[in-house]
Amino acid sequence: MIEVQDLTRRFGDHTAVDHVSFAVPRGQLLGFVGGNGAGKTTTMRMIMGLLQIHEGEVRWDGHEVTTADRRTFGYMPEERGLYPKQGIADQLVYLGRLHGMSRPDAQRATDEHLERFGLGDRAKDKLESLSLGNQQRVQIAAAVLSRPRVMILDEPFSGLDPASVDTMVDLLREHTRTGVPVLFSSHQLDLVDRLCDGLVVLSKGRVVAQGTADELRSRGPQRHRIVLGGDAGWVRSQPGLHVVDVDGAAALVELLEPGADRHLLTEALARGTVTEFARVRPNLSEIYREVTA
Ligand SMILES: Nc1ncnc2c1ncn2[C@@H]1O[C@H](COP(=O)(O)OP(=O)(O)OP(=O)(O)O)[C@@H](O)[C@H]1O
Repeated sequence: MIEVQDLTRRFGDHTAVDHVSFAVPRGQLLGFVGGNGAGKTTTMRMIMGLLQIHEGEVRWDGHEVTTADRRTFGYMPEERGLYPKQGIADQLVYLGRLHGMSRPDAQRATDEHLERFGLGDRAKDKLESLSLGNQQRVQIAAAVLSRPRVMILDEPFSGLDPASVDTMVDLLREHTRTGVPVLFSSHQLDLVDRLCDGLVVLSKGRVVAQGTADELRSRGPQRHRIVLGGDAGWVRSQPGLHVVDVDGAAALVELLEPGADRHLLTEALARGTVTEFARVRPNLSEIYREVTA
């Protein structure tokens, strides 16, 4: 498990990361979510030892992480690490060697990854000759090639089409199945919701929410949708509710008091037909807006 505890980093007077704590258990894919400037990249750089930590610490399997530990971590930096003007395979093999792989192993892993991403025939091409999405695939290959013990990926899915996202997720899942903890940052909430085992939401350098997507959703407003046989306008006068929207026969309400849902349903049935009455779970974007407001 990789843990950050009270991690803090200042730039001048500005505290970019402010006592941030969370853990990525073995085998979990954890989404790191937050708006521009929230502090995600700064946190990841501190985990990787690329930026000095001002307070707090990073722990790996119960001890403070060492430089030797970090050499076994795979990192995909925001600014991307590969050279546009160099051959793709050469760079991947070189990176594999830097991570301690033998040349034949690094070559084999490079061939496998390029083949898998449909880039087997581009091995000798320069990185810059690939489309942006394909360059992104090669960058991900660079981070996972040496089978790292931990993966820290800064916006790995940005610029990928949905099919490529699925390929990459399959690849990451192969690693989490062997126990590797994976932390990835993303602005794509729907994606985070679909893929990750847990998420940490950062706002202005602080953790404002963390847990599974379901846990976060259950903390959101309790909303119900009711659809009647006729106009739903009368719902506005019912106690214990906040009416979010009324549209003809349908209304979306937020429950402000326990039992308000039962009261609403009883009243609706007394007045006529009820064709739908269901709890509406907030989506992650709504939760996100709420916790970062
Ligand atoms: N080297 C630096 N010098 C000064 N300020 C910095 C430096 N690096 C980051 N910051 C500031 O720290 C804050 C957090 O930036 P960071 O890049 O970590 O955010 P982020 O969540 O990764 O944002 P984005 O989603 O836009 O990449 C920002 O206010 C940023 O301007």
